[in-house]
Amino acid sequence: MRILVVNPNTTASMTARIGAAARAAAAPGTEVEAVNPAMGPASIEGYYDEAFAVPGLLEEIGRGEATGVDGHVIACFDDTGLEAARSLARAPVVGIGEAAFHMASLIAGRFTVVTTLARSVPAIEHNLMKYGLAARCARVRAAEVPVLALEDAASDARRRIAGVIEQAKDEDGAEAIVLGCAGMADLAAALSSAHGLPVVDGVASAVKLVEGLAALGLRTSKTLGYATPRPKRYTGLLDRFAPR
Ligand SMILES: O=C(O)C[C@H]1NC(=O)NC1=O
Repeated sequence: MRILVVNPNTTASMTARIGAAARAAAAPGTEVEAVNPAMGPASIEGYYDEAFAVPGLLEEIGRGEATGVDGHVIACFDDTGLEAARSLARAPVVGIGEAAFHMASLIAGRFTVVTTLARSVPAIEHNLMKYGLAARCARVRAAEVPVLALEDAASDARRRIAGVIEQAKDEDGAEAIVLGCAGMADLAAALSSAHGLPVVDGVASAVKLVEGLAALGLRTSKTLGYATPRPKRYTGLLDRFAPR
């Protein structure tokens, strides 16, 4: 089985860490290819970055489809471009946010999401409502850690995340923690051990869900919302993205 993991931002070191986390979760027979677009934002922190990450993301999804991958993971916690990617793909496409929310819901009554910056919180709250899982989320908290600080071993990111986890336990009644950034993927096991509750990483969750979907032969439905885009002209810089 081959799974494409796309980091929609353009920071290669983050893509490498995401790929390592994905491979650590993958089953022995699963090959993981981790990529990021050549164009777009270095990190995604809010709606504006998210918008400009989508074209590059979709280009990578299209390449994966052309090589016949068995499934795709969108490795950005906002689930950047998820619906558009599903419209382009026939293989299943799973976002790490949606995956983590579902996995946390299977092991805990209520969970708290710990993400990077406060500006990223509303998009995550919107996704929880869109997915019908808002009732299971006690709160979405920000550790006030820029995404790329997670790439800097000298930053206080880990300490900040740990402090917010303790707040979530004390104040939210959180029975599990969901890590709200792909760049936190390699922290899940250590944080779970240090804080004494399940800590869910979306990268690993999405890999296992794609493996399951592919094993069951479940592919993206093309009947309505995710129907293949109708051929039409796109003008200017976006010409190459026009549905043919
Ligand atoms: O929204 C966030 O802060 C997290 C999100 N941004 C990013 O570049 N990769 C992510 O997982």
